[in-house]
This record gives sequence, structure tokens and C-alpha cells, in this order.
Amino acid sequence: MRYGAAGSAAVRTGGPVLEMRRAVRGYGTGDARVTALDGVDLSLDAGSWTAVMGPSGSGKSTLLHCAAGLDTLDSGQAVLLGEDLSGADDKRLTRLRRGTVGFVFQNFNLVASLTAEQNVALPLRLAGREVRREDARRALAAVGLADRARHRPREMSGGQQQRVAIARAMVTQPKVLFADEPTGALDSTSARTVLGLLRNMADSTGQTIVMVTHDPSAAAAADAVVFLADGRVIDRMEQPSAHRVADRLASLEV
Ligand SMILES: Nc1ncnc2c1ncn2[C@@H]1O[C@H](COP(=O)(O)OP(=O)(O)OP(=O)(O)O)[C@@H](O)[C@H]1O
Repeated sequence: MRYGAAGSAAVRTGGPVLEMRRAVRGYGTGDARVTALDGVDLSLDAGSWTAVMGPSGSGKSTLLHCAAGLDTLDSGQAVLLGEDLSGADDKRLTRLRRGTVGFVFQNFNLVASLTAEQNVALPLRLAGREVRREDARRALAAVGLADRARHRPREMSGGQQQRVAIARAMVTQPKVLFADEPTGALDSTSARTVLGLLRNMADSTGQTIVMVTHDPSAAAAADAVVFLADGRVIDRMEQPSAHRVADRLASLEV
């Protein structure tokens, strides 16, 4: 794994940020029962950026949601920042999510009626933290959108909206960022910009990133790739290249 800054190495000594043990999650009952996660074991270090890949329906989004405390396991354990999510009540999970976890989604999930600056400030507001305009402005500047602070989502391109979403995820300085197909709706230039911002988050502040993607070049920007098939982790690749990732993926999809 690559660790770009002394800070990352320092947090890394704190041990795993996320651990899943024999994680099982199914949906539906009887004949309609689907086992989305079928005994997942996973351990991710602080400051690492991990891509999660696998065929459609292999359990990637379910893994992300269960790891982030947005969904709960049927059995097994998900321990995020030392907190066993299976034992946590809703109030505690909400506090954990608002304080230490950030999210970026394929469809950006910005609030249409709010400006870029107000969208970025939203997590601070929800967490009951002091909302200072300069914090939101600084986060927007960090993603190259200082001049778009007063624009609403519909007045921005997809790439710009995703950069606002990243600024929104950065503003609370989350220890872990969960990204579900963050480049899925973007052209290749915007995708590269977004991946560069994520790289910077992992390297300069030691934030841990877990990213679901279908795109081998996006996965190649990460430190490691975890491959899922039928709800199980079946492989892990360090320092991935787009080529090797595409080959491995093709072997899973036949
Ligand atoms: N809320 C739900 N209710 C019923 N089945 C679900 C639910 N969520 C996921 N599933 C099923 O669980 C399995 C894993 O879904 P998941 O969305 O985690 O896969 P994925 O790898 O993210 O797929 P994709 O790449 O197509 O987004 C699939 O068979 C899916 O149909």
C-alpha cells in the first residue's frame, strides 16, 4: 500500500479502521431469499484507500451500507472505528455517521434547493456543529469550486456537483469516507479530477476510503482492490493496475 504522508503512517499504527467478521446479510424470505453477504471477512487500515469490485449483484453496495452503519448484518460483526455496529442503537449509529463518516454517491445526492455552499455546510448543521461560512468556502476551494459557492446543483455540471459532494464529505473531516460509484456518472476528465481529490484525502490527512466501483481505471487509483463474488471476498489485489483489475474482473464475470 502507498502511504503518502507522515500523518497517514501515524494513524495507521492505530490498527484497522474497519473490520468485518463472518458478515452475513440476506434479504427476503423463503424462495425469494437472497444472501447478499455470505460470510465476509475484511480488515482495512487507517489511511488506506480500498476499491470494492465484483459482478452485478455480488454484494458491493450491501457491504458498503453494512460497513457504514446504514444497514445491519443478520450475523457476524462490523466494527467501525472500534465501534461494533451490530450492538449500536439508532441514536448511536446516527451520531457515529454524523461525526466520523462521510458519504459520496454516484448521483451526488445534493439538495436541489440549496446553494453549493449551503450543501457543503449541511453536515455541520445536522451534527449541531458551529457553521462557519469560511469552513464551507475552504472545502469548496479545495475542490476547485470557490467561484461556484452560490450556484445551485442544476446550475453545475455532473463533475462539479460531484466535487461539491466531496467538499461536503470533507467538511466534517470524516475518518472514513464511503463512496458508492463516485465516478459512475462522470466523463473521464471529471472522473480523474474526483479520483485525484480522493487520493489527496487518503494521502494528506490519512482518511480511510472505501469505494465501490465498476471501473477498473477508478479502482487502479486505490491502494488495493477487494473482489466480491456471490457475497464473498474472493480476492485482494495490492497496488492495482487497470489492466490487471480488468482481467481479474473478466474472469469473475464469465
Ligand atoms: N433491499 C433489498 N431487498 C432485496 N434484495 C436486495 C436488497 N438489496 C440488495 N438486494 C439483493 O442482494 C444482492 C446484492 O445486492 P448489491 O446491491 O449489494 O449488489 P452490487 O454488487 O452492489 O450490485 P450492482 O453492481 O448491480 O449495484 C442482489 O441480488 C440484490 O438483488
